[in-house]
Amino acid sequence: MTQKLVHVVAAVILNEQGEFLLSSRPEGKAYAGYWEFAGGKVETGESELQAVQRELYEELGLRITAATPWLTKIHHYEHASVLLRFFRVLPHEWQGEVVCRERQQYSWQQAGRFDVEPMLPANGPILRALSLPLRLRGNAAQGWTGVNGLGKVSMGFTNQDIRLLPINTQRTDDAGLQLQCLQADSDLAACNADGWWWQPQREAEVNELLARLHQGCPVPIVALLPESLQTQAARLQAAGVHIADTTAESVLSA
Ligand SMILES: Nc1nc2c([nH]c(=O)n2[C@H]2C[C@H](O)[C@@H](COP(=O)(O)OP(=O)(O)OP(=O)(O)O)O2)c(=O)[nH]1
Repeated sequence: MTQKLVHVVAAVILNEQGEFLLSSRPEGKAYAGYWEFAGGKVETGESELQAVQRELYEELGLRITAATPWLTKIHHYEHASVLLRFFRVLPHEWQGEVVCRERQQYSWQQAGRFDVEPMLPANGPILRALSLPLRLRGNAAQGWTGVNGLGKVSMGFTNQDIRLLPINTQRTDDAGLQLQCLQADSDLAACNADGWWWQPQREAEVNELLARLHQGCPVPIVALLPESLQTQAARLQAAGVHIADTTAESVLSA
């Protein structure tokens, strides 16, 4: 039997320093005192963006002008099964001073250096994903570098770290979502613990990925863009895809 999923949105609010905002769950809610990204259930007749805007105003007094869908996760709690849609909100996409309207606490956190706990159980992979720079440079032999909230970081992935993506799995959990998202080009997709790596060859594949991202993906997608597709970088980044600029041989060629 398919369990009904509660549709939830949550906002990853970023500031100019590259930090993101966490708040604690107020008394009276399941997992009271646990830390989360502000958000809540999408109400009937509301779009996801409207739900993000309403929740952020209700909970923290912030006005959201735009938000980009990023990762999607399914999590089964004892109180409910939730479909969590995380949105990235860039520094110029929100206004206001944080006000804790539900007597919760808030904290600006750096990717890779968290000092609040406990965290809602579904959020671990999301926090790890925040450490992955939006733009990576390098190649399979020398590894990858990029900038995140902690400054310049070196990822050091080699061909051995990156596994090819399995296909044809009929699953409705997170792995199922990932596969659904990338099935069409699965021979070109690869993965490691930090995200799905994907190597488009043609613009049509970029379009396909963008269409599939609407269905949601629970880990970041890193697109390895060949020279001929560099013009697609901005579109992909606007959709929350991380971009890796290859400077030498392909990561997937070994
Ligand atoms: N807001 C939020 N909810 C999360 C996150 N991670 C996570 O697993 N959840 C779960 C916890 C809850 O089961 C569900 C959100 O429901 P909620 O009860 O907070 O929603 P709400 O604010 O609309 O609450 P209410 O009006 O029904 O009291 O999603 C997160 O980062 N942010």
